[in-house]
Amino acid sequence: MTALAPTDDTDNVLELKNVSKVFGGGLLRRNITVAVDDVSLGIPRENPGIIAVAGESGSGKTTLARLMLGIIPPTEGAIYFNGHDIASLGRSDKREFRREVQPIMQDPFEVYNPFYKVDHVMMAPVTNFGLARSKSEARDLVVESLETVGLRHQETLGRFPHQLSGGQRQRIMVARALLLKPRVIVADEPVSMVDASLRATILGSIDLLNKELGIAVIYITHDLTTAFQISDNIIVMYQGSVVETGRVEDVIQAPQHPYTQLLVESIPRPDPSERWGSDMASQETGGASTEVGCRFAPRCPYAMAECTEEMPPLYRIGDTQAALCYLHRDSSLGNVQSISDVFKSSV
Ligand SMILES: Nc1ncnc2c1ncn2[C@@H]1O[C@H](COP(=O)(O)OP(=O)(O)OP(=O)(O)O)[C@@H](O)[C@H]1O
Repeated sequence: MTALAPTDDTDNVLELKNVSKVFGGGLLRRNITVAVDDVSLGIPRENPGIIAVAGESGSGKTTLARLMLGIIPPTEGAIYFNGHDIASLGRSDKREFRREVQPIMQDPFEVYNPFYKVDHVMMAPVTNFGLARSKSEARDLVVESLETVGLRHQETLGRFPHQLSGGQRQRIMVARALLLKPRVIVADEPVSMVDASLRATILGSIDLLNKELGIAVIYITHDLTTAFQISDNIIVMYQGSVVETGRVEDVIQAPQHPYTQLLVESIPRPDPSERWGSDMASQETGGASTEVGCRFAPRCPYAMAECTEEMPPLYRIGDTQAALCYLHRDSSLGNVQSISDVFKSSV
């Protein structure tokens, strides 16, 4: 049993408790950005499903991803893997955590030396983590994981990154993550660099990791259409706050926060008679966010006096949805403490 075996007091593989990340400040406390504001979330070990994190540029999605991956520490709150606070892990446990929680990044090959062949990119984790006892066992492992994501080793091994298509490169990253058999994958905009025809294949590979192998997937995107396609639950962020959360069908088909409504309205529709919305960023109506109260208030068509005075709580709306908005103040269902309280089970 490893030191990171689950503790008795939790069913979550990854848990965030009141996590905030603040950038800037310094002695003069100027130019402070609250990139992630008080997020609590539990991802269950059993049937973890796929969780989408959506929001426009600057909403805090990548910061949340980096916190979950242990790349940056929270300013407040704590993050637990199998019940262990990742801030207090020793060197070898931290290494184990890094193996268990794997990233799939936007432009993966940017981080690799272009003179390394695919073989090197795939073999490095096998060697670093001692996953095979011989060279032939290592090669078998690599070939198997390439095939799992629909890549033929004859067409990928022996090549340089630039000799592959964007879609192939991205799938190599999925295969690489798969080699390590992680418990959690954090995929940050994994399909933003590829064209529509490849998007489905890559999302299919990610879906497979979740459904066949039980790996928890955090799918970070600015695109609600793909979020709807592959995720079970969704978190919508706006300027660091989680403004709406819940079962993806509920949140996208009946959005309850004015910001989510704006996002949903901006999804392009295949009906030529309907005016196409543009992307989310162009929907911005400007206006600085308030330092206290709801960050969306300056843009909100329903803003009331209290919206700029105090941040609303996450009001529960039904079993599988919650919104951070005073419009739902009369909800008799109360507030949710952890975002995942309104997640639907993925089974
Ligand atoms: N290292 C940093 N130092 C200072 N500010 C930062 C840093 N990283 C992020 N920020 C700020 O935190 C906020 C959230 O950034 P983040 O990258 O998490 O957003 P995002 O939703 O992932 O955006 P995008 O979709 O453009 O990647 C932004 O205002 C950003 O400028």
